[in-house]
Amino acid sequence: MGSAPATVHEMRRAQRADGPAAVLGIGTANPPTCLAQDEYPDYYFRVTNSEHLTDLKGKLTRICNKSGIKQRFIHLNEELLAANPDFTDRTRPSLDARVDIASAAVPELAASAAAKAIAEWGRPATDITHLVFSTYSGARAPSADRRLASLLGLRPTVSRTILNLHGCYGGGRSLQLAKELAENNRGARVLVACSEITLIAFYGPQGGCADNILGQALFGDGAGAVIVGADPVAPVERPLFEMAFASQTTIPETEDAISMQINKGGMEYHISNQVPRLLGCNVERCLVDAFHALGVSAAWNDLFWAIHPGGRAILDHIEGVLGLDDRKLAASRHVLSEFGNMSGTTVIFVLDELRRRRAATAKQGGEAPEWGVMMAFGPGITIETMVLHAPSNLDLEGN
Ligand SMILES: CC(C)(COP(=O)(O)OP(=O)(O)OC[C@H]1O[C@@H](n2cnc3c(N)ncnc32)[C@H](O)[C@@H]1OP(=O)(O)O)[C@@H](O)C(=O)NCCC(=O)NCCSC(=O)/C=C/c1ccc(O)cc1
Repeated sequence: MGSAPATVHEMRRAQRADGPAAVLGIGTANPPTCLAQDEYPDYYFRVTNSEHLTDLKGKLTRICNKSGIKQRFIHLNEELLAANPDFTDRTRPSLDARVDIASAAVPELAASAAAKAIAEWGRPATDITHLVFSTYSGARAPSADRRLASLLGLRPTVSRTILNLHGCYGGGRSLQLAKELAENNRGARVLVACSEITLIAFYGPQGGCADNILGQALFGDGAGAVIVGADPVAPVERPLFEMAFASQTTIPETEDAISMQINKGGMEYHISNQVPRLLGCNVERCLVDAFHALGVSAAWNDLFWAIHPGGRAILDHIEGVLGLDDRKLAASRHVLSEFGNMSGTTVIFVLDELRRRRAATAKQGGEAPEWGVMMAFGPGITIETMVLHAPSNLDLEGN
C-alpha cells in the first residue's frame, strides 16, 4: 500500500458521507389507460365474461364504493387483454405471456419516472452510482434493473440491486437501502425505482372465491423514482427531505395475513380482512421507538405524514389510533383516490404529493411542519418507518 499512513479506521471514515442522506429529486409515471372506479365493476365483469357471477359483482361494487378510490391507471387495456384471453382465467398457464409483457413494460414505466426525477435532481444520469429497483412483476434475469440502466444510459459501473415481491413495502425498503448506500459511500447518488403493473395478478372472478376480488378493486399501475444522496452540492442539488432515521419491524404471527405467490396462471394473493386492525395496533410502537432512537419526543399532530395508502380502512385505523387531525393524511388519501394502491410505488407518489402541498402552503405564507414520518407496509406483515426532516426555505414544487 505504498507509504500511506492511514489506518483502516481513517480509510472507512473517508469513505463515509458527512451528512444524512436526502431526497434530491422525485418523479412518477403511469400508463395511459385510466379506469373510473364507479365504472369498474361493469368493466371487470364484462371483459372477463363473468356477468353471471352476480354475487361477486355485488361484492366488488360494495368494495369499490368504500375504497376511497376515484380512478386507477392500468397497462393491461382491453386491446392487450383481447390478444391474451387466457389472462382472465387463473387456471390456464399464462405466466410466460405475462412475464414477456412485464419484462418490457416494467422498466419502461420506471424509465419515465426516473427521467423526471433525474431532471429535477439537475445532474446527468451518468452521475448515478447505485440503482435500487423494486417490483413484484419480475420473474426473469437479467432483470428490470439491468434494462432500466440501459434505457437511462447509466454507467456500466453502477451498482445494481433488485428487490422482488416485497409488495407494498418495496418503496419503503428501497428508500431505506438508498439511505444506507448514500451515507456509507461518500459522493454516492442512488436512483430508487419502483415499478408495478397489475397485469401479473389480473384474472377474472371465480365463483365461490372472494379472495381475489379485493385486489381487483384496489390495485393500480405506476412507477416512482427518487434520487437519494448525502452532502448535496449547492446550488444544483437541493434536499427535499432529509432521512433522519429508518427502521423495519415485523409483526409477530402475521405470516399468513398478506401473501403473494407466482403460479402458472399469474400471481395469486391473499389479503386478510384483519390487516387494517393489525397495522392500527402496531404502528404507534414503531413510531415511539423511532423517535426514542433519535432522542426526541414528538406530538403526532405536529408532524407531516407520508403513509402508504394500502386501503382506505388502513388510513382510517392509523388516523384513529394516533389521534391525527383529519388533514394529516390528506396526501395519502389524495394519492389513493387518484391512482389506487400501486403497491411499493405508492409511497413515492405520496412523498411527491406531500412536497407539492408543502410548497403551496409556503407560497401562501403558511408554515408546514419541519419533521415528519414515512411509513410503508406489506407482506410479513412488515412495517417500514422513516423519520424525515424537511429543510425550510426551499422551492419544493417539483415538475
Ligand atoms: C375498502 C375496504 C376493502 C372495504 O371498506 P370497509 O369500510 O371495510 O367496508 P365493509 O366492512 O362494509 O366491507 C365491504 C366489503 O369488503 C370486504 N372485505 C374487506 N376486507 C376484505 C379482504 N381483506 N378480503 C376480501 N374482502 C374484504 C368485506 O367482507 C365486505 O364484503 P361484503 O360484506 O360482501 O360487502 C377496506 O376494508 C380496506 O380498505 N381494507 C384494507 C385493504 C388492505 O388490506 N390493503 C392492504 C393490502 S395491500 C397488499 O398487501 C398488496 C398486495 C398486492 C397483491 C397483488 C397485487 O397485484 C398488488 C399488491
